[in-house]
Amino acid sequence: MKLEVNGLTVSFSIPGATVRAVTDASFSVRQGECLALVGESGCGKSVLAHALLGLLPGNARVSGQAMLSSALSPELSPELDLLSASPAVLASRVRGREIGLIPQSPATHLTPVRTARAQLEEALEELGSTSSATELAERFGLAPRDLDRYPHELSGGMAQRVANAIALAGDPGLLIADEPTSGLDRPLVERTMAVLRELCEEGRAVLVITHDLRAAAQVADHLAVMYASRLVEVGPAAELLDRPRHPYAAGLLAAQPDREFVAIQGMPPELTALPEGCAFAPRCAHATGACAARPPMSAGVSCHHPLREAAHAQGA
Ligand SMILES: Nc1ncnc2c1ncn2[C@@H]1O[C@H](COP(=O)(O)OP(=O)(O)OP(=O)(O)O)[C@@H](O)[C@H]1O
Ligand code: NI
Repeated sequence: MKLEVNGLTVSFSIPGATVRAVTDASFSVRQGECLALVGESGCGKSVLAHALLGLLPGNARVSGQAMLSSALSPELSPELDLLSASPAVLASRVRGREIGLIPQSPATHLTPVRTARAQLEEALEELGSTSSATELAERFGLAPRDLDRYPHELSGGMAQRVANAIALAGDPGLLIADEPTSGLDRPLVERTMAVLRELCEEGRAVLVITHDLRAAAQVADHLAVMYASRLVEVGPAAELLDRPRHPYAAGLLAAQPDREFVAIQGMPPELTALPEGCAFAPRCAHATGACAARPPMSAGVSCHHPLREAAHAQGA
């Protein structure tokens, strides 16, 4: 399984304006690997994930390529461009089977009138899975008796774990987890990240979207840092967490409670009015005149004055 995304761009038409939610995003995630996508609220992370699954509303315009290839069963699943695949192919072959999605705010995706178990069992049956609901739920630390609750009887954290289990029902080769630990306390965050790591080790590819850099550090091989619709730095997780090169990546790290805990000053730009040049320049202590022009992505960083040189050439 490998997903290779090139130039993914998504905009939404709204009355009187265009929202540029994702601009020219390129990255890849391979089997046995976890990529964490991080960035402030509203920068385009969920839209990026939804674009890959064909889940965007009608006012969205999508361009670029997202090639999915399944190394395990190439005969069943030759290379497929997710962005040009038909809605029918995405529904019947991709969602749930090739790619599992753990949606953000999972409680809103559960049907109110049926128990968590009924919904998980339905997913298992629909996808022809032999796993048991109890087994899947237990993997994420959900007690079997909690599966018999109705959605309104589930805490946010329980609903999160039900959604995590449902995403795995079809044993997908790629799992996209959009904030899979929201509402969970630290031990459950760690457990969830450990499960995601196991899923990688078992040979799946995992794309995890998170605000929680500490959680990302636990699971990710690679990190992609997104700012105002663009990826601004992509690289090996350990390196990026230790020595960020983009000033925004450095600021995001410094804002973590277990680090300096100093927020980045200012606000990100509106996605309806993105500047021509570097979108981070107005908040950047290092900005120069050069930042009025958009910095190209080079060796994993898109900045005219990265904080340090790349330790490795990209692709190494
Ligand atoms: N259907 C839509 N029409 C117009 N704008 C949209 C639509 N869907 C999303 N957006 C906008 O796209 C931008 C990116 O949203 P997205 O949900 O991807 O952010 P995010 O990075 O996932 O943030 P969070 O961390 O808060 O989940 C936001 O400004 C949002 O308002
Ligand atoms: Ni989101």
